Amino acid sequence: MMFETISIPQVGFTYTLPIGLFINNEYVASKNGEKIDTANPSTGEKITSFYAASEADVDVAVKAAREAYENVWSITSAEQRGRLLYKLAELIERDKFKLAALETLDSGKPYHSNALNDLEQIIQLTRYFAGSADKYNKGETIPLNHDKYAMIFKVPYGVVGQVIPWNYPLAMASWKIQGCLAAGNTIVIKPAENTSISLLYMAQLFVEAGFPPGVLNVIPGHGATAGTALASHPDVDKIAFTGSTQVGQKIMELAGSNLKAITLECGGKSPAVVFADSALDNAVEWIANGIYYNSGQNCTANSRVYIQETVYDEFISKFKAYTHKMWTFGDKLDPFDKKCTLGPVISETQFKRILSYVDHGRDNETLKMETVADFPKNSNGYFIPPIFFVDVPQSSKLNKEEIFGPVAVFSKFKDYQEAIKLANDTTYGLASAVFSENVRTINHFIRDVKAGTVWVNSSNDEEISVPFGGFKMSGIGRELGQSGMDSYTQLKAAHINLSNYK
Ligand SMILES: NC(=O)C1=CN([C@@H]2O[C@H](COP(=O)(O)OP(=O)(O)OC[C@H]3O[C@@H](n4cnc5c(N)ncnc54)[C@H](O)[C@@H]3O)[C@@H](O)[C@H]2O)C=CC1
Ligand code: BAL
Repeated sequence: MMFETISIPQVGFTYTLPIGLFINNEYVASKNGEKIDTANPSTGEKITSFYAASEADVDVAVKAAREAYENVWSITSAEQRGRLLYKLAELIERDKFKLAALETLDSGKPYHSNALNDLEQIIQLTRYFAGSADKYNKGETIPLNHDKYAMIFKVPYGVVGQVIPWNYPLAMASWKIQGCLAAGNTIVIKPAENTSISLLYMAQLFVEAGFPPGVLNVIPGHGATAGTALASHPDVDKIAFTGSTQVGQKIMELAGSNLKAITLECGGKSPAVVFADSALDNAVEWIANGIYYNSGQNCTANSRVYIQETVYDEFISKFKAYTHKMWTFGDKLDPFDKKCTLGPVISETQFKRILSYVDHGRDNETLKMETVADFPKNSNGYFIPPIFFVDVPQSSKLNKEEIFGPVAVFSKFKDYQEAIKLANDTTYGLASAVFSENVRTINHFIRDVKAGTVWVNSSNDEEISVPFGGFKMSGIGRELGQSGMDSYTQLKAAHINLSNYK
């Protein structure tokens, strides 16, 4: 059976949910019959199980993508690729509530305040890349002399492998799939083990929109088997990954086997720096949202917050009051509850991992910890209240490692020189935020901070038309915007000689 019936009573939806690998526009069982269970993070209860791709299944999916590329997609016009993406955007919009609800069930993200936002972003970016398909600048001509010129083409790679994480299951898939298809590639994508069902469900919309078989293939599976097989496959031309820096490093090694092109979007320890002249209420709101939204499971979460010493106490007291008002499990411990803004974290593994940082900070480093709510009693869900640590020394593990949970870390600084030194004191370089009303301070910070994104008087405020990606160990390459097309094209140069055979 390739479909199961599941219901979400909170929103009144019933689904005929595909549980097979999506290859050549059909759902199929894995060759060895292995399945993965997926659970509801707010209760710990099993939702369903779906087939897990083996190495042999990855091979079948790559062959499907190769045939689709060579025989169909590479001769499909950019305008037609755009039309299909526009149709897809319509279908996603039609089904956005059902898709968002599935995302909430499987990942725990609050339906009203998170999952529906993700869907709005996905619809917007699908239209963006639909439009880009035929508007993207696909080349240039360089006159060399009277008789010679060169034509530079931006051509697709061919077959692209993609490996995505669980914090934004459909959004991370869409950040990768839509631009890649618009640029003319075919895809084999592996979702994360604990959040595969929403993408399997959305794959049906690609069929309905008219995408030919093999253009998009979705192969859920384990990282160590399916992920490794995809990243090392000799017929995959490019691999794009979002997830931990450790796995990013492995993917880079595996990709070396046939010198695949790579895009890596890895971890972060993104600083937010608050100067005394900033609009403090504004800073408090952006920073609390920047660490507690999606329960802190954001690669760009501002988990290090540096505050100028003269406003440090005031900032913390405002932060505490705002967090108390805004960030709540709601009354029912259910992310479908309208009042719920802080859902459970994704899994028991992540729950324990986050708590190990909290325990370490409080017990081993004897740091001062505060929270605005208790851990819920009588729940098997993975709920963690908003937590923050104050007066944290720069040497603390909490200031060095990615926690990936609702845990903020506050430290103070004296002046600009100290602030920028602290902000850059990290192996990561994904994002940063600065709060100030002084144009020179802002200008210096933009120039000096070593990060792929700088938010000025805001934080975690993504725009799909703006390139996104990291410096240092946060990654390689960019997604979104026209960079989201560049990442999926390579340059070909043709030297044209029109001289009289001299
Ligand atoms: N940058 C980001 O957005 C994310 C960062 N993380 C970080 O990673 C930490 C651990 O989370 P994990 O779920 O373990 O992340 P992960 O990096 O292991 O998982 C991300 C994806 O990589 C795949 N994967 C794992 N091992 C692989 C391998 N050897 N070859 C190919 N693919 C492989 C997984 O199946 C999943 O699809 C988190 O606490 C967080 O710090 C996790 C998810 C997203
Ligand atoms: N906010 C989407 C990027 C990420 O956190 O993985």
